[in-house]
Amino acid sequence: MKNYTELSDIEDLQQLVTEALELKKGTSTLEIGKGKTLGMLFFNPSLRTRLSTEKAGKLLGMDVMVMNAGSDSWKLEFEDGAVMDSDKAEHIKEAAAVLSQYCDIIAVRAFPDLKDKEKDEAETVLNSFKKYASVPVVNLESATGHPLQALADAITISELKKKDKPKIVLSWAPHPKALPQSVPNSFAEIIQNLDADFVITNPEGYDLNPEITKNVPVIHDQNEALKDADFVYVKNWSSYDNYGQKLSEDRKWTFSAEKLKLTNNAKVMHCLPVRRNMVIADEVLDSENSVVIQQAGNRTFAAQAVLKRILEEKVKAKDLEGNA
Ligand SMILES: NCCC[C@H](NC(=O)CCC(=O)O)C(=O)O
Ligand SMILES: NC(=O)OP(=O)(O)O
Repeated sequence: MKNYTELSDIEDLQQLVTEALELKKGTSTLEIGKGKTLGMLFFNPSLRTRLSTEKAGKLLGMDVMVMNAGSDSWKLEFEDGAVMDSDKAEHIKEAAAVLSQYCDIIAVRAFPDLKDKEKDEAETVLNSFKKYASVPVVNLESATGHPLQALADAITISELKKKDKPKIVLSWAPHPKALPQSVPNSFAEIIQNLDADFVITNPEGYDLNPEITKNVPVIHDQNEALKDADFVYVKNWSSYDNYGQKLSEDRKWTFSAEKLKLTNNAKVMHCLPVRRNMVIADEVLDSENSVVIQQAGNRTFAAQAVLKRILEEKVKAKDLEGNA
């Protein structure tokens, strides 16, 4: 693995999940990251991604540096050829090249603006780091995807599933703000690579990008979709068609104990942070069915497995260089 910016960077999902579960047993990996530095840049807030990825780096023996790029460093210009007379003091060309001298892996969180679909889909921040950095780049949630979250989700399902082909439902839920499609996009993508009976349910106007959901059935009747579900992944997202808009705050979609009764005693998942009694009701989050804490715990092992792969790839490339 050279970079981990999208799920397609994983060549063998099953093997990576197995490896993450091995790492969860506490298998020592302190040697591989020794003398290597992970640099993490956050253009947006984070609790889990920041701390679980830092922990993962340290479990591999790495040094870890974190910066809130949105507030602590110079504002970055990403436009090629820009006359830099605005509030942006530094170009990504210098910033990425300089950081590449300090870090062996650069990880970046940069949410979408949700104003201009084309601009968000171009993944300017992440792709500029990829273009101008000379070290591997890891996605800590970008404009269109959250691949570290999706890997943790796949690990969690693999730990909890009781049948080879569980029914998994991705269900939209109301939220007071317009949120990215990154988490549901990556979840939809990774589940299509697992053996599952997968359906998505959301109100009209909230269908995700069809290039991502492909042939996954989209059911606009939530109660029908939830029938016999073994896992329900609850998440809000803003409209893709009416790009970035919040079209509804319909509380009938809040995942409640009543909704849970429609399922096959489903395990309930959410990436967190979750707005209680808006997205998921207290009675569900506080029940045995909720696996959100275990899911967040698995973020460490997802990140550890990914960083380990990248470090191994670097060792392999260096060996090849040495033999040439
Ligand atoms: N990384 C996990 C989720 C991050 C983001 N949620 C949020 O911004 C929630 C903020 C709030 O509830 O105010 C999202 O949905 O992509
Ligand atoms: N799930 C997740 O990415 O959480 P944070 O936004 O807190 O990192």
